[in-house]
Amino acid sequence: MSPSQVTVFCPGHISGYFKPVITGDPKTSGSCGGGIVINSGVTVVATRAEETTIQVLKTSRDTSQVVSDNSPVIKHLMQNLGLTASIKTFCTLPLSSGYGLSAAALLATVHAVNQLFDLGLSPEKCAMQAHQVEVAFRTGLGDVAACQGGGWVVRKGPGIMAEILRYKDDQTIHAITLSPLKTESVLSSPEMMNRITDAFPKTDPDTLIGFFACSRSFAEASGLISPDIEKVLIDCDANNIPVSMTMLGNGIFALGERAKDLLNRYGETYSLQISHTGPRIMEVLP
Ligand SMILES: Nc1ncnc2c1ncn2[C@@H]1O[C@H](COP(=O)(O)OP(=O)(O)OP(=O)(O)O)[C@@H](O)[C@H]1O
Ligand SMILES: CC(C)(CO)[C@@H](O)C(=O)[O-]
Repeated sequence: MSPSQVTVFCPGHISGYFKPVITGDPKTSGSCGGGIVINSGVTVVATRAEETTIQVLKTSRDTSQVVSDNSPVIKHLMQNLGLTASIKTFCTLPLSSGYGLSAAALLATVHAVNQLFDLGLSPEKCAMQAHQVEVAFRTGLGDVAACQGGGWVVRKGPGIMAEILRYKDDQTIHAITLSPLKTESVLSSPEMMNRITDAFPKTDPDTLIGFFACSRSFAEASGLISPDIEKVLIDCDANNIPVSMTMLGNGIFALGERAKDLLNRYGETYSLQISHTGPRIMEVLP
């Protein structure tokens, strides 16, 4: 019997450095770069319905509040797939803050409706559907590719079929957000894209500390660091805490337990683990 409701979780992604690769075709466009797939992301509950309805919910202290009753990217995805369903997305991290939540919401939705309607799409086909919409709407470039699996990652090429190196690590990452930053506003500026491309590191990291160093050099050269971010970076430097700016959000991510108390002085701090997996089916109701 076909299910009536499917729940899927997809991890989010903090991008540390990236280089846009735009080919004119969303399938082959995307970015190279490095980032961390995190254990907090988006849970999607997809239920059979005659019409598509979307609710974006933010959860804090066990209660969820609707923050929007639309998500243009999910609406577009459902149209591309030719399906209707009720889609509810739940997240605890803040939106528009460089946690790759649009990608997580898209990827979780495709996996949920794939199961709900027994579409038989492979994980790669699911990722391709999500990636195409994400890139076309400029809500992200490399996040869907990263979120297909776990680890801190180095994406060697653009798109979801490119080689992706995934490294396990159990150290805690701490992150704060100072204010929202719409990904699309940066990705749609040719001037910013040129500067970002020039800032891309010459070599790939193979340790987590190396990844933080690449991310930090990139952030400095990209011109994206605001004075309020700079202040926190300098404070972390003074305490020998590896740190950089969340791409693309007006936030900071730092490595290790000592970062927590320091970041707490600047805002609400999220303690994150490096995810071991990509999207996971959590519940299927008959
Ligand atoms: N949790 C979510 N559920 C459904 N749609 C979302 C969610 N997060 C983002 N979106 C969609 O993505 C669009 C772009 O959002 P935004 O650029 O703020 O994405 P983001 O992924 O939160 O940011 P970032 O990529 O910097 O983490 C939003 O207008 C919304 O349509
Ligand atoms: C463009 C981006 C920084 C937005 O989060 C990310 O998608 C990436 O690394 O390509």
